[in-house]
Amino acid sequence: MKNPNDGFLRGRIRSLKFALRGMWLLMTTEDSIKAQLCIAIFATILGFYFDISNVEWMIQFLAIGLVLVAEAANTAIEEIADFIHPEYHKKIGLIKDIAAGAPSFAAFISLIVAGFIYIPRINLLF
Ligand SMILES: Nc1ncnc2c1ncn2[C@@H]1O[C@H](COP(=O)(O)OP(=O)(O)OP(=O)(O)O)[C@@H](O)[C@H]1O
Repeated sequence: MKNPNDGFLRGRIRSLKFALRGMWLLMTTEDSIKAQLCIAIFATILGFYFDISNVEWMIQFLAIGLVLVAEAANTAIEEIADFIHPEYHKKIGLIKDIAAGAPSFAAFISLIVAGFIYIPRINLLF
């Protein structure tokens, strides 16, 4: 929450602290984020192994970022849904299913990106 006594810079630094805390919470408590981070580390190792180009690194990191952002948004929506209606409700189920669609889209697109980058290189190995 905004503190009215904070100036611009102090307010930005306070927000950054909360945002970093959010990232830390996601990385340490959310299994889906942990799994995506493991995949991101694996993709980074693959990138070094196959010596991908600068543009490919940029696209790969954008794809990783897209998945992490979508997972984080999905987690936030799930938390809100559980908070406002912890009991079973058809609408909550629908909201959660739709929210889960976001990381699924991102993961699907990232798989296509990975295919473009690595399939030609893996083919060269055989
Ligand atoms: N309160 C609820 N009412 C109705 N359906 C629910 C409810 N909670 C969960 N569901 C259904 O169960 C599915 C999984 O919900 P859950 O909150 O366990 O998400 P998850 O994706 O399994 O969690 P995580 O991201 O932590 O792995 C939802 O997509 C929804 O279809």
